[in-house]
Amino acid sequence: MTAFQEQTRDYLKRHHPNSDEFHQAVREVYDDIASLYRKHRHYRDWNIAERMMEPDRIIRFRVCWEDDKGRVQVNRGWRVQFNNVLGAYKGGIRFHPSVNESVLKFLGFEQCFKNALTGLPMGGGKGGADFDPKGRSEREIMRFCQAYMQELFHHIEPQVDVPAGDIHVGSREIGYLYGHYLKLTHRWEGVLTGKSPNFGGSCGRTEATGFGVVYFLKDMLEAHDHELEGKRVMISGAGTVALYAAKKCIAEGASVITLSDSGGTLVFRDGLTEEEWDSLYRLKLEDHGELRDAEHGTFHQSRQPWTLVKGTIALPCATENEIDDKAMKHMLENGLVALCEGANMPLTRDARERLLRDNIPYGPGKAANAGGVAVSGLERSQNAALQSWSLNTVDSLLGEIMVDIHKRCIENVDRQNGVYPYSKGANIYGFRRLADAMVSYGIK
Ligand SMILES: NC(=O)C1=CN([C@@H]2O[C@H](COP(=O)(O)OP(=O)(O)OC[C@H]3O[C@@H](n4cnc5c(N)ncnc54)[C@H](O)[C@@H]3O)[C@@H](O)[C@H]2O)C=CC1
Ligand SMILES: O=C(O)CCC(=O)C(=O)O
Repeated sequence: MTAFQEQTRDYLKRHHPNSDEFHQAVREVYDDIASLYRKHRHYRDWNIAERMMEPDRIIRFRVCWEDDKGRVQVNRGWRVQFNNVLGAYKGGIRFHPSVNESVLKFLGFEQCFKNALTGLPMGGGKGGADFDPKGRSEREIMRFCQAYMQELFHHIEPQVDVPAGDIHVGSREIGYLYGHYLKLTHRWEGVLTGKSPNFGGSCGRTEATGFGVVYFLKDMLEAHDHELEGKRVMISGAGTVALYAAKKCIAEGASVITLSDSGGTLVFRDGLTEEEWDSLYRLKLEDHGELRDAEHGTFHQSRQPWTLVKGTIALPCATENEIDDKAMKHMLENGLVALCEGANMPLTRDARERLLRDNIPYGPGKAANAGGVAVSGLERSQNAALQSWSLNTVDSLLGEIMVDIHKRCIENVDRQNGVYPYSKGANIYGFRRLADAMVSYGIK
């Protein structure tokens, strides 16, 4: 272990105890930028390493709301405003019982690098609550969103912090959150993204993350003399990101052989069809149902895609650390050709190291899933200019942004054993942009 790695670990242990996910995300980046840091004395002189690990601020608040039985419920809400040197804080809101400060710090930290890679002026942040929407009625979810916004609205503004959705915060929840913001402030403005295009949202935002993953995947495959057409693709998750990644894979002539949710995995031996996709869209995104109730495919309770089927492309699109070393070993033995992350940090540290050792093209989330936040950036531009762009315009801009992100990931790194180290390239690119801005600003 180098002195820099030791210092990083020591700082994290002292200043961020009980934050495993955050340590994992920071160490992954800092391992990759260690030699860059050593070479650039001004980064050391300005103590960029420690400053970049520290969120600008963490806002934590009580969220009280009334359930359908008239009982008062209490949850914890947060907004982590991580770093705004490249623009207003930007990043989603997650509602899930597993949400805590470590998870939000890791997501906020990742978001800073991801947003830097888009080339748009956006800083990084993330928020959420430990609220479990499972089993809650629509009205309970509405009341929770209103209670969450009741506190959040003090901290957000179009040029300060612009949240969006993440797990269990889709267009329905953004509608409730935005509606309450309007009620509290009387200001119709671009303070949230992921809104319905009916009231200021961007066409194509819902599709953007999943579509962007596939645009990135196609470029990555092409750079390694592979193509997507005809490949068998394993996808985890069945939310916004997973479903739109699946839709684009089908359009590109690949076979999507799995989708999953927290209950298990749905397998399509001959590939998911467009009609089956439509019915899953209704089940998961409109009715907020469970895959076990799907009309098509074979459901395998409590199983993950990775050890259940044999595919050559993996697109984890559910949640962090969903692929462990054992699952990764299994996929590699089964002839994995490429992996792109729709989810944020879906590989455990061991699984990631094994994948990198095996020289398989690997698109890290901060690059591959950046299409969502990029279109959020386009939504902000539309709101600021009081314009609405067409789906074609937005989709072609998304395509261009993903091509640029792919280029940025490989411009500072050489192929190793024939494969581009995208993850290292993404970390170096993001670190440089953030660090150079921090140096320019002096001590802030
Ligand atoms: N929505 C967006 O624009 C972006 C989302 N992401 C990431 O993509 C991932 C998915 O997010 P969304 O699709 O927006 O959320 P979503 O709420 O629409 O869907 C999440 C899906 O993952 C499944 N899931 C959750 N925990 C699971 C588990 N332990 N095992 C298996 N499945 C599980 C859920 O059942 C659901 O189907 C998250 O990691 C999120 O941070 C990344 C970039 C942008
Ligand atoms: O659209 C956004 O602002 C944030 C999307 C997000 O949360 C993410 O990229 O992980």
